[in-house]
Amino acid sequence: MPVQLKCLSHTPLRGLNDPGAEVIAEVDAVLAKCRAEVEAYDPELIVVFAPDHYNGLFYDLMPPFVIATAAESVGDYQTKPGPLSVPGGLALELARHLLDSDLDIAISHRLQVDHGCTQTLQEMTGSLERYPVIPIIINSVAPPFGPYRRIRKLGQAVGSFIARLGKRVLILGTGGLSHEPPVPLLADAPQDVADFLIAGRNPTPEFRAARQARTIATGKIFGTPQCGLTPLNPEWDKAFMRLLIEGRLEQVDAFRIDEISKAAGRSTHEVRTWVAAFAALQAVGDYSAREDYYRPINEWIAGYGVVSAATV
Ligand SMILES: O=C(O)CCc1cccc(O)c1O
Ligand SMILES: [Fe+2]
Repeated sequence: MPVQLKCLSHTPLRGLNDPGAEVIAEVDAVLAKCRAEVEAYDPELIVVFAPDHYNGLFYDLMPPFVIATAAESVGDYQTKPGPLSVPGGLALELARHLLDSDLDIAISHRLQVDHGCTQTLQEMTGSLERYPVIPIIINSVAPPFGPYRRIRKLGQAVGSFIARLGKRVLILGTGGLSHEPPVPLLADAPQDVADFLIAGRNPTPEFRAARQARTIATGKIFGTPQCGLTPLNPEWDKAFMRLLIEGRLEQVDAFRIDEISKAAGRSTHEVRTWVAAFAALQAVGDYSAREDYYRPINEWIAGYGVVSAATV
């Protein structure tokens, strides 16, 4: 039973602060093709590795990894609100398998997920409930982060579980590539910002709108001298995609968190979801992979990439 994988950037600015029409058309076409491939594959299960952006997870209790037995979309930006179709019993079995594999994963029986999970799920399946899906959140936005070798181990353990299922499983990774949107840091934050980062769950609609307006405003100047955030880094992105496509996953063990933040932007660590996804696929079996698309898109604050793979 071949297992399939898709890893792609997400960006809530898609549709809110768009680049030119040709670029939109290119991305629409790539996503439509991926969506059709998923439809044809008809997965019996999706495992999605995703980050969170202070919508479901906060510093009052910030886990490195979480697996959800039930999840609900907060509906931030233009994503749909409401429940995901999480097979709770199977998710719990996977959690047990991970614990048995020496991985201390947190479990949520009621997880709130944001665009970091739902945008890609919607783009690849058309909805939040089309297929059974197990969300695994990897902390990629709220430092400190564990090393990349740990992410590879998590992925490998998820992959050994998937291999045993013998089902049509689609593995998704969502986020990256190089980018630095205006996400606040707890270190040196003023008290009101710190309060949000520590316990900002279920914000008022006004608070959420102000936050999203800030992201859109940054999108309008991102990549210009007016913007102090780390610019996109296409060279870093291309080297990273090549590493995954060529199956050189052990090389991520040498990744240095601070170096990546500096070279490619603080939110580049969302590629942790890609590392976990590819490590899971590789644990199922040898794979072949292809680059579907890459373009640095300042309007979206994203080194925007799409990669597909499947076991051979
Ligand atoms: O709202 C936020 O906290 C960040 C939004 C955001 C913007 C650009 C690229 C992303 O990957 C992303 O997540
Ligand atoms: Fe993100």
